[in-house]
Amino acid sequence: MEIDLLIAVATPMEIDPFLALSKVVHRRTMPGNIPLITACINDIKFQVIITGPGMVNTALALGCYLGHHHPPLIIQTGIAGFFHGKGLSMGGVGIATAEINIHCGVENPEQCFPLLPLPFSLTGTPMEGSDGQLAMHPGLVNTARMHITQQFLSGRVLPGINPLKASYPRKCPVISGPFITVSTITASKPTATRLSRAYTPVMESMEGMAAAHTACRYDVPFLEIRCASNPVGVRDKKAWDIPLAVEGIAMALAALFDSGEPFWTQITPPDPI
Ligand SMILES: O=C(O)c1cccc(C(=O)CC[C@H]2O[C@@H](n3cnc4c(=O)[nH]cnc43)[C@H](O)[C@@H]2O)c1
Repeated sequence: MEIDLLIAVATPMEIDPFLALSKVVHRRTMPGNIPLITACINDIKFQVIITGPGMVNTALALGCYLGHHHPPLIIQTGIAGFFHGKGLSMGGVGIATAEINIHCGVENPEQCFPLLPLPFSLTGTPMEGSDGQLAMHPGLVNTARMHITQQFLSGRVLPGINPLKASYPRKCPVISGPFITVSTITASKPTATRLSRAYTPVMESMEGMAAAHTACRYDVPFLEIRCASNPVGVRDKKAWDIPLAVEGIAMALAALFDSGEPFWTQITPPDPI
């Protein structure tokens, strides 16, 4: 079956509310014990790959998949920590304009972050800057943000199966900006402040850069769209709201596919430099 896009997510609970809005047609497990779900919402046909958490699991799962398939788009989604002062709040939607692996580089004896750049390219693609950051396609990012924002502002009833007839959240922020990827979740105010100064990120996750890196090696258009489950900083589980964030992921994806048209097929890829 030809699909319109692949959705990559670390754990099932992050995508279950969106699958509840969709029609699931098939579930199987790929070699490596990687779940793959085939589903549709409106006229959009998609697959969901459950990669497992972290960069290694993500690159492994997407590498296995992309060895056999070439989807028109990959969306990496899930919950994430948000940085204060960038317009996001709990439950808000972030879209990555750049992907940064904060652990990859050469130690700077003067300061922890940012690391000094490596003297070679890791991806060998024009998306990668001299600082190792991967730039996302601005046309894709802006169109996705516009689609989600417009649907949210409309406050209309969500599409799909939606037995509760839930509506889009009118006041939910949708913000684009750089995303950082970490192997160690930030759990102190000084580290959050240092990261914020070094990269001006809007969100922190554990998978984004690995998914973006793999997508760009296979020349597949890529978007990372996440929903804020917690502020980045002191680890206070009382300040986390995972159910709010996974509902937000479902609403953002439903808003993106509401028109029934895969808008990403209309956007030309950037010219190689
Ligand atoms: O400690 C717990 O009880 C607990 C329960 C559920 C989830 C967690 C996580 O640590 C989730 C990590 C997971 O979600 C993404 N994520 C969410 N917030 C952040 C963050 O502030 N910094 C980095 N990653 C975050 C991440 O992509 C992982 O997949 C703990």
